[in-house]
Amino acid sequence: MSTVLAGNGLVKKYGPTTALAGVDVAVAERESLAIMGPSGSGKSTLLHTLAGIIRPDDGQVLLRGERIDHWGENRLSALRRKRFGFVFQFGQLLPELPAEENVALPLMLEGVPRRQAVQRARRWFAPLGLAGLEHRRPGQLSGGQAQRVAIARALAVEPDVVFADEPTGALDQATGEEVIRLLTSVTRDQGACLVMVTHDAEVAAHCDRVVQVRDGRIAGHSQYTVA
Ligand SMILES: Nc1ncnc2c1ncn2[C@@H]1O[C@H](COP(=O)(O)OP(=O)(O)OP(=O)(O)O)[C@@H](O)[C@H]1O
Repeated sequence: MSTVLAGNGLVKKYGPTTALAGVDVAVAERESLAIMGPSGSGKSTLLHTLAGIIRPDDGQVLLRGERIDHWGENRLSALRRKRFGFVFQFGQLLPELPAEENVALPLMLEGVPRRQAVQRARRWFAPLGLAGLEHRRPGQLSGGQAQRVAIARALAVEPDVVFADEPTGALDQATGEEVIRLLTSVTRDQGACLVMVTHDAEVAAHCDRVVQVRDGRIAGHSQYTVA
């Protein structure tokens, strides 16, 4: 399996706090990776560093073998828009737009004309169990439906990597289970890999691999390093 995204020797400090103390992690084609660990251990810092949102103080981030951590901000933000998808815990849908336009938005930002973008967006509704909800606004959706629209939006650009930070954190257990099942399967079917932070072991168990972060380091034995 070829490596899509790798972090090698990642270090990130905030003043006296070492959030990442030399992390090696990699995700392969179609693989899903869960990042777990106690509060403050560095999970979000790791996710954001891999996603090109936080710049590491040391170490490298490689996307398909190409180093991206030293790219300029404009180039990084274009990369995030085109090749990465993001699913967060809350509040990522625009309340005034129908679901299909929320999903179409990243495509429109890339210059796809509105009609075409909405047509492409609609393709994600059936696989995510959202058929018939295309015209609803976020306020007219349940929490689980809204989160599935957010997944559709993350996938709309057909990214290489989907990053998810506590994607089921605001959902009850049954709804969260359904959302994580769809997130992992639809992401894999699309050919993308998934990097997810979660504190919920049952959610993490849906991923191919789990790494434990402790004090800014990978603890445990399920990690591997790719040069
Ligand atoms: N912007 C920042 N400025 C200063 N310190 C920060 C900043 N962001 C994170 N930290 C610190 O870095 C460490 C790692 O934080 P991080 O948010 O990555 O942990 P986490 O494992 O995601 O925690 P949680 O599960 O509570 O979200 C913590 O000690 C945190 O206080």
